[in-house]
Amino acid sequence: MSSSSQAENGVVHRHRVSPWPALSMDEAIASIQSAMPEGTCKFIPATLAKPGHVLVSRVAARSNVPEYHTSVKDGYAVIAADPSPTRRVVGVQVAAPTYPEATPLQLGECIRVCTGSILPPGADAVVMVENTVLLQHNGTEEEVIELKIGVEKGQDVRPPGADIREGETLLEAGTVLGPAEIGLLASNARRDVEVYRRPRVCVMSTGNELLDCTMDEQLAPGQVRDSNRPQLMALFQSRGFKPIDAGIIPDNRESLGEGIRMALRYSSVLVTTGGVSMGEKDLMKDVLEKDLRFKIHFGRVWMKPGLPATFATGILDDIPCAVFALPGNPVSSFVCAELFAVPALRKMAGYLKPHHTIIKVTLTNSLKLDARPEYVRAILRDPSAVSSSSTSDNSATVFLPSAFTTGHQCSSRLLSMAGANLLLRLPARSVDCTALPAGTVVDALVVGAL
Ligand SMILES: Nc1nc2c(c(=O)[nH]1)N[C@H]1C(S)=C(S)[C@@H](COP(=O)(O)OP(=O)(O)OC[C@H]3O[C@@H](n4cnc5c(N)ncnc54)[C@H](O)[C@@H]3O)O[C@H]1N2
Ligand code: MOO
Repeated sequence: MSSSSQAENGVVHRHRVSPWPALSMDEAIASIQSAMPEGTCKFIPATLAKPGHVLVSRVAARSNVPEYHTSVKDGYAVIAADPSPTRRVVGVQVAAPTYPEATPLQLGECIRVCTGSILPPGADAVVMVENTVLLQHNGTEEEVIELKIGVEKGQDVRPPGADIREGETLLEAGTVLGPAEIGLLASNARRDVEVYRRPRVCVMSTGNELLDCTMDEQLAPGQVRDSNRPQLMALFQSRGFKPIDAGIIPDNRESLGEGIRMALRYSSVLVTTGGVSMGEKDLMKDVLEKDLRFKIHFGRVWMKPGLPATFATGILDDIPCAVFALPGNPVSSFVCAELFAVPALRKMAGYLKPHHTIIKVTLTNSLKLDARPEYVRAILRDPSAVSSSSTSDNSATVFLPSAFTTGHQCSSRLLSMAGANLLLRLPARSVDCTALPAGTVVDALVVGAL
């Protein structure tokens, strides 16, 4: 795809119809997934593995867990077949393996053990302390106990490999590490582990009208506080990526070209906002295509919000780079970053399933459909709140959570994003269907904690 220059010879020469065909969402996502630069990998000490790291290859257990027959309870190690109801306490075996050198346990004897103690030789069962009576002691040490219950061989004993067998798969390639997986690595004496690097992503706002949000001053007429940059930095941070602030760049070709080049030195992925539509200062597509010689894979997507969303790739300093040039409207930039950039970064980070979880929800109010498929912000206020709706099979009724939309869905109204944990995926309007009534079941992408 290519376009002729939009604003290089004065506003009279600008396009009056966008030269960019609007791709479907599916086409846009497929084009991103095939054109994104590959993720890179590294070995890290297992102790430095963080939630969100993805394993490059399968991790197998290096040893059995537990390695020995181990007590599951605090009590006494005994011989199960021993018919005697009383036992002489002939020693103690705490967690450290002090006993194995000793002579094997004999009939009529027991050894005091703790949870996790290695079973002494000869013992094959454990009786927990609650199931015994102390019959004799010397003032400090227990001497004879009585068992209140019968004993079965193997009772309250974990044999070697009961939890994990040597060689067994602990974690598959592509596993996204979380607390449990990090615990598993630690429990299995992993010194290092190969993971995908979590990608860095530069975030840049563009626009002459923008004022850095840290400036306390009054806005001059026409000025706008830059909310896109902090919002997208926070989005990427919250998704486990490393955002880098690439600042605010004014709307002129030289500054944009230089700003993009500079940002891409810090990261091979850049997300910009603003300057991608039909205005005379909307230079981003031109700068990417003509000045930086990037390939624009799409310059519009048939979706709402986010119609002018743009995706380009190119090579700078021999490094493959990708630019998501997103619309300036605050909601559009947020929704597009979530739908396009987050899955792309997840793929670079090694995720086998980079896309959002999709659930079925019922609408709590009727919604008018737009000419474009729309991503409506909504809140699953209380996952236990259910409404019934019938499936195509009338004999079955399913109960689904209800979605509450966040008010007016204008793409400049950031309040429509606040608190939203769902993006409802509404179809485009058709002749037969111009609105969805309350109670309709729709697909929703999960974008926040439920
Ligand atoms: N003639 C047409 N006009 C527009 C079309 C169209 O197809 N034809 N598309 C509309 C749609 S849809 C969108 S979305 C916007 C996107 O335009 P741009 O990406 O060029 O964005 P800007 O014009 O730079 O800004 C739009 C709006 O957002 C405010 N903004 C920009 N950056 C920030 C920021 N960092 N923080 C807060 N607010 C920001 C900016 O001030 C504008 O109000 O185009 C429509 N127009
Ligand atoms: O697509 Mo724009 O994001 O409708 O406002």
